[in-house]
Amino acid sequence: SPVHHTRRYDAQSYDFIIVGGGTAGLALAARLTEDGKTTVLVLEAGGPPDQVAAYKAPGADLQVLGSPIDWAFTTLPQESLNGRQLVYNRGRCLGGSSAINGLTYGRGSSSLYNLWETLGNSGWGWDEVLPYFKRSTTFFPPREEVAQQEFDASLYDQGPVALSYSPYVNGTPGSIAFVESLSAIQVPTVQELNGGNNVGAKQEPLTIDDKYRRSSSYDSYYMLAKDRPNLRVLPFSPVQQIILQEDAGNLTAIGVVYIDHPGGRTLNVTATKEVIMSAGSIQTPQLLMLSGIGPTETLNEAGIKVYLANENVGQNLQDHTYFSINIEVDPSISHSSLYRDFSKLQQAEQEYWEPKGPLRAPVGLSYGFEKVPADVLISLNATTLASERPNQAHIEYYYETIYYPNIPSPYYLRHEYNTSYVSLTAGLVAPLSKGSVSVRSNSLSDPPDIDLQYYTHPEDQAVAVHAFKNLRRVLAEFAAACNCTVGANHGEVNPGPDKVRTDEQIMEYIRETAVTVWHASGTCAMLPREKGGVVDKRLRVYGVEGLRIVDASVFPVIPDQHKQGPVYMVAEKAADMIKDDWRL
Ligand SMILES: Cc1cc2nc3c(=O)[nH]c(=O)nc-3n(C[C@H](O)[C@H](O)[C@H](O)COP(=O)(O)OP(=O)(O)OC[C@H]3O[C@@H](n4cnc5c(N)ncnc54)[C@H](O)[C@@H]3O)c2cc1C
Repeated sequence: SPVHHTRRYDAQSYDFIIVGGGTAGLALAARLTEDGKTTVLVLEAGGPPDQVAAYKAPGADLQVLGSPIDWAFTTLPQESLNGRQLVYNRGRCLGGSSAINGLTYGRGSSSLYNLWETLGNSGWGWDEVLPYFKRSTTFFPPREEVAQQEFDASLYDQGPVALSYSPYVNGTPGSIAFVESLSAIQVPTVQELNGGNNVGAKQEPLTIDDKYRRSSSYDSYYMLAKDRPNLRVLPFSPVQQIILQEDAGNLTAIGVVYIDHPGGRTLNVTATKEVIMSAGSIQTPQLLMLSGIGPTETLNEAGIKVYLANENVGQNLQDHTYFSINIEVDPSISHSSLYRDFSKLQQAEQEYWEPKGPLRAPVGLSYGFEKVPADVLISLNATTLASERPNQAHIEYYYETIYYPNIPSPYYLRHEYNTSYVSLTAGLVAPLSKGSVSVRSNSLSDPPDIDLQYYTHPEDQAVAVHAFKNLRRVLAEFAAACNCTVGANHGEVNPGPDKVRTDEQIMEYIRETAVTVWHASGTCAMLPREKGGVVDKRLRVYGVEGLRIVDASVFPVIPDQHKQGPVYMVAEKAADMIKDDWRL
């Protein structure tokens, strides 16, 4: 594996230690070591992602879940989901969640970032973050076998992360029909979603290179930087805690404790400038708490010495959640057969890598973002709405080429082995419900408590019911446009056209079947401390010198888009701020 070719830099201390070699961690490490001088150590709990070969194949994205490169956490039982516990997947490898995600690339509404700015974060408005979105990405125009798709070349630069369109997407009549059918709910087809207007429908770009293979932060930023003598990346090296030094009332992060590989020894390593947490929205707050930074009561109960009380650590968990209706379709437009028998991948890999083969595309294909009419936002709490709702999308509709989610539920009665399905899906992308992440003991070996609290805010329920009704409108249009559904009632097999008609029934169906989009954000929010903050606008942890957070946990409000784009943007901007602060 390329990891083992990394040149050894055997210093006992480094300028910067980055905890977590995931999406943000590797991007930041690559930028900080560009000068050839600044020394950076990245400690990553997992190994290289290519220990699971299928991670490179976009169409195998769901197969990677539950493999050794996935933490596969389980949430606490969720009352708002009728007591269900969800599997909460997270990348456990170099590349982190960018190595196991659904590859969709988006940025979100300009108004969302302008809201970040108004919440106390000058420098984070759309005009200031757009250059960092550009700097992280290169767009490969679709090749000739791909139907022409519009994109605005000025929105992408020569950045490490590769973006393109999948040929399978463009060759799939179902995907095209889906985008067109969203006009039935007044979501118009648009040419570009990444320029600040995030309302409309199109086939979104994917993080794939010009050979249609996954471009994670491992494949992009890490591959650029791996041979630099001033970068050291240690896989299989979980960090246990941050070492904090107390001196005359001041607290400084001076290093970390980690378990080395393959020795299994507990070692200390020190940072002369900063420790930077990039362990993601679930594990960054977990590690802060294990190190004594967090809510006093939680730390006391877990038997952890309180170095710095901050009730906001682990709070403000915002996430996207979705639900689907399942449609029986002609096998030619579905991934069902591939997912039924994944051994086909080994038997006929060549066939699946054909230009139009299904392994070239993830199961989530095209997307539409709706800003819901004002009367749906029932204004239960005018103050919350005024401050938290920018002019942005509320619902994302997407099209999946399988029966999904495939979870035990009284509603999911029919999933026949030899039948082909697609799913029409709606997700909430501007949720008001908030959950939390916490620790249950003082040990890293106990997984964190993840409490999602989906749909607990009444307005999220109203938006969800509206979205479900729209899915059926879209289905009618879709069935007419693609001429691919099988059987009566536009092919709807779940929940079934005669069931789930009233608002109460719809909400119950959602409670039984909704799952996560894995977009956990905001658990160490960039906000003024008295407004729920853990880091300031330069991502420095309040009350501790030499400690920054650079990952999705700093988002003060979750973007109305998929999350890897905003994470790369944060990492790029953080790199500039850190270089600036240290005059590097
Ligand atoms: C299944 C799935 C599908 C998704 N689909 C999409 C999609 O289609 N499009 C999109 O834009 N976004 C998607 N996302 C979300 C997106 O990938 C994540 O939000 C983003 O990658 C998070 O980046 P991060 O840097 O905050 O954390 P991560 O990339 O998760 O990185 C955290 C890293 O820290 C490491 N770590 C954790 N604890 C420790 C420790 N104690 N010591 C050392 N290392 C540690 C982890 O192993 C990991 O490598 C998806 C996520 C998942 C899980």
